[in-house]
Amino acid sequence: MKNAPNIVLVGPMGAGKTTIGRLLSQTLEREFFDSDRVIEEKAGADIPWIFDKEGEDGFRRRETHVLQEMLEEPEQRVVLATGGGIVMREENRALLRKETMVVYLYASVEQQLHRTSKSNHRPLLKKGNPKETLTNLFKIRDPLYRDVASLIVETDARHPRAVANKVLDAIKNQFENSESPV
Ligand SMILES: Nc1ncnc2c1ncn2[C@@H]1O[C@H](COP(=O)(O)OP(=O)(O)OP(=O)(O)O)[C@@H](O)[C@H]1O
Ligand SMILES: O=C(O)C1=C[C@@H](O)[C@@H](O)[C@H](O)C1
Ligand SMILES: [Mg+2]
Repeated sequence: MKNAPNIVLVGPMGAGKTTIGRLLSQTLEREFFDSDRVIEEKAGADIPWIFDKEGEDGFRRRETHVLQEMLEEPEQRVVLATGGGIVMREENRALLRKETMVVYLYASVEQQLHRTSKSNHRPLLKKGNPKETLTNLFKIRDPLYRDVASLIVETDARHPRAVANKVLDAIKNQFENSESPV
């Protein structure tokens, strides 16, 4: 599976991108990055602070910059978990379509709500009714996730390890024939 390209996880808040990304990186022995964390490290501030001071637009500019850096000239192939809104910009979607295996981790709004209810570091869920917000975001974003995805994996009734195994099976099927013999 060494020949597999960069593996990028997309999907809504609470789909499990960070959780599954970590599991994949261990099995594939690749470095794992989470674009949200990379943005925070570069900014020296957390996401709520960036939203507060620079607005969502400022955050999106930072997000595009990080995605370009990670995918355009990677020193090595990586596993990258992205933020839920990565598909909102066409330039990001164009980057994701290039030589990247994009996995859409699908979760229903009910599951998104359940899994995001334990923490309050997501600025978009701090205002208004979280269920309405997640429903509205899902309507806009689900077609965009599908547009960039090479693989869609249902996560609702699956343990994280089982989700990771689905992704690994697909990578194996797609890329094992291009491996050089050991
Ligand atoms: N398949 C799963 N089954 C049950 N719980 C899960 C599953 N995947 C993730 N979780 C749990 O849901 C929560 C959110 O997961 P995680 O942070 O990985 O999501 P995310 O997609 O990275 O969200 P965000 O876009 O906000 O960064 C965590 O508590 C995690 O343990
Ligand atoms: O869905 C979104 O737009 C976001 C999801 C998070 O991962 C962060 O990227 C940020 O909170 C915005
Ligand atoms: Mg995450």
